[in-house]
Amino acid sequence: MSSYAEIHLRYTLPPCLVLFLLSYPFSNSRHHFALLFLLSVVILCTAPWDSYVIHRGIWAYPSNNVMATLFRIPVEEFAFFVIQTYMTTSLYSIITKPTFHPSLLPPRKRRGTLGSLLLLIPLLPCIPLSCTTSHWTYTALIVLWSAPFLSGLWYVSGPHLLRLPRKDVLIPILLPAAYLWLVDGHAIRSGIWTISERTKLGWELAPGLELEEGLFFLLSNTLLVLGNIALSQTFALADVLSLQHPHQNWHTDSNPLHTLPTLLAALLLPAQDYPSTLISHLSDAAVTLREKSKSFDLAAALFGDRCRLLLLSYYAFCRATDDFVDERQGQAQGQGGGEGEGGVEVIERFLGLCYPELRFELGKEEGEGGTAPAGEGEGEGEGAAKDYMNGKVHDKAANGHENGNTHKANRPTQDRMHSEKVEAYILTLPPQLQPSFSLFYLLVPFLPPEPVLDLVKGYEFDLAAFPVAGTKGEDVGGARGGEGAGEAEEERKKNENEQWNPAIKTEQDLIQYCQRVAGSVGVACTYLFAASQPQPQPPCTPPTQELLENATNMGIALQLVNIARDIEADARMGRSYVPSSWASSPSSPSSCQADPTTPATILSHPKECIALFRPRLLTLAFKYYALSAPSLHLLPTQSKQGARAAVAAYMSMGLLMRSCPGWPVRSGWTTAVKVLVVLGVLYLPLSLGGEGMSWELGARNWELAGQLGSLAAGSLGEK
Ligand SMILES: CC(C)=CCC/C(C)=C/C=C/C(C)=C/C=C/C(C)=C/C=C/C=C(C)/C=C/C=C(C)/C=C/C1=C(C)CCCC1(C)C
Repeated sequence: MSSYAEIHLRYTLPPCLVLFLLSYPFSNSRHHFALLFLLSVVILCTAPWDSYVIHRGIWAYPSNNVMATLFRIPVEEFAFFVIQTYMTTSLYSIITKPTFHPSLLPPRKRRGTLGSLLLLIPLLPCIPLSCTTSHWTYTALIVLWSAPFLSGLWYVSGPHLLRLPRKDVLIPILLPAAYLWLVDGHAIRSGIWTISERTKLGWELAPGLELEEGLFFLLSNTLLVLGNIALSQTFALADVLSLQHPHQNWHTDSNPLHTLPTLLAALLLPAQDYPSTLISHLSDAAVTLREKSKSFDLAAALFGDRCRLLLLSYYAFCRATDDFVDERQGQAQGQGGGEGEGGVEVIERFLGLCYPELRFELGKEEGEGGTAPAGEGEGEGEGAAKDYMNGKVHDKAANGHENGNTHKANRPTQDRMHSEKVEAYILTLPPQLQPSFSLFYLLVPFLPPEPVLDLVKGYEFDLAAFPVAGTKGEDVGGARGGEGAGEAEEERKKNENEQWNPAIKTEQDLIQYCQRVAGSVGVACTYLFAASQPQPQPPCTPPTQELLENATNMGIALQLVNIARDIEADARMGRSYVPSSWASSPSSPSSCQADPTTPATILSHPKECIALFRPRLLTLAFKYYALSAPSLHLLPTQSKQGARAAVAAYMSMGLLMRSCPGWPVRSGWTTAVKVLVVLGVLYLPLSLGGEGMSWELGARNWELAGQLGSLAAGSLGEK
């Protein structure tokens, strides 16, 4: 006969070890907090009950099988509490890693009142049953123990739970429960513990598995998962609150002793203070990210929770502004003038409001360009908005206290009046901009204006360089518009070719463009990484110059991959980012009589042009990647893995293109590659320790991945 301790050694500890290894690369202080918190609750809630159940003789253990007891409870049983809590909590953290709780919070403060009342009903028959000794006693005691906790947890977390992906709830409940059923059945058959005949129903779910035991492990595991969900939900709420009120100290990562009261405060937040609007903006942003960028959506899971929140907000801003600028240009071209103000001006005005110190700079630039300056302009159109802008300028002229030291991150607190103004201004903007602009405004304390202005310059460049791009909408419509369009289309393309006036003439032009639209995003991300370090409040330590430079290079590398991927798609929108100086390359194929860098030629000879330029663009991309990859290790812990994963998922596309002539391959397949790459970043290099080592390994992995890619693409028969 084996002992109770052997059950642990043989059956319960090995899965814990596996879960430990799987969750190790991303376990953080929150996971440790959840574990410690739940362990304390589990022991406090279960030990008295267990002791009482043993006292009533409902279950028993041969005393020679256990090492020691405490309050009649074997120490191995205490170990069991710890083990089950560890197993379920770490499985929960692995399964729910991709889930972003802040965007799934209930939109309004809601409690699961009905559910929690229903969960109390089973208590009515069970209270009397538990006092007497019958076949129902054990069942009744289990219900009596679990129902109040279940009810309370449902009250707190039911509405949030219902918004989570099913698998996040079911897998961590059912998988450990099923495993423990097997272990329990085995232990009972081996006589390690016994369930008294007098107080059990005697119904076996499976040979050796008593109904009561099955019920117990199911319910205890459900409690653990509900407890974990309640914690995730409360942490997420605190994160959202700390974004909304950076000076109210909602931070939960700095000091564990501070975490408990902060979570309690978030849980008890009055309904009118609940950040409903922010949550709905975040949900929108999360949906957009999922739809628009697989690479970043996958990698997002590896960032610390707070970092993920900041990055998602910035992503939403970049996405919305990019789309908006295109859309406005389309309107302006389509309707001869459109709605007056161009997309870029709308964004610049808003930035002028976010960063008052920019007002004069922007005004000057716009004045030169002939458009009404954001500041002192005469009140034509958008009256309310202009008033706010003007008001702010006068304020500033009056006290001027915000001058100086403004081009750093960590700007001073935005006072409430200012943020009310900005919120009111945002409401005057086109509705598709409002959510992401509100999110952006919350980032202003952490983000200097330069990278954002660079981004806007990139948009401006696109507009100036590709005026025909405004036909984007028409293009799609025209293509769908039926056969008659064919000839007109040809004609248009010819015109286009003649009109083509390359804005990107040299490689340097290309790099400058990439620096503006993507390098600047890298820089902005670096500031947001710095802002997501655990610390009570802004200001935070700004990133080093070296980091900023390499962030720029990384952005350039990723954008070059983008451009290499989209050569044909861009041409369809009348755009080409291939430097015109590349046209005279000696390897120009004879079929490309015309300038192969123009959209028209790319469209008429896509294969040749892609074969000509894609490798060259990718070589350039990998050059910039190699330059900046080593400094990924300089990033703060909260963001290192996420940044590495995002970059790797993106660059893996570059490798695939380099090695599969059949690109584009099916999107399901590229997603699978990205998932593998992200998993590789998470699990492979870390296991080797030494950072230099892991990068060498990384480089070899790239080659391997590329070869695997070409093999697989070949076997899929996609040319
Ligand atoms: C932090 C703040 C302010 C807010 C945050 C949000 C919030 C409110 C969170 C609240 C979380 C709560 C309240 C979580 C509660 C979780 C519980 C009660 C888990 C019980 C698990 C019980 C467990 C694992 C029991 C295990 C028992 C075992 C293994 C017993 C096994 C057994 C053996 C071996 C022999 C046969 C008998 C028996 C079945 C008893």
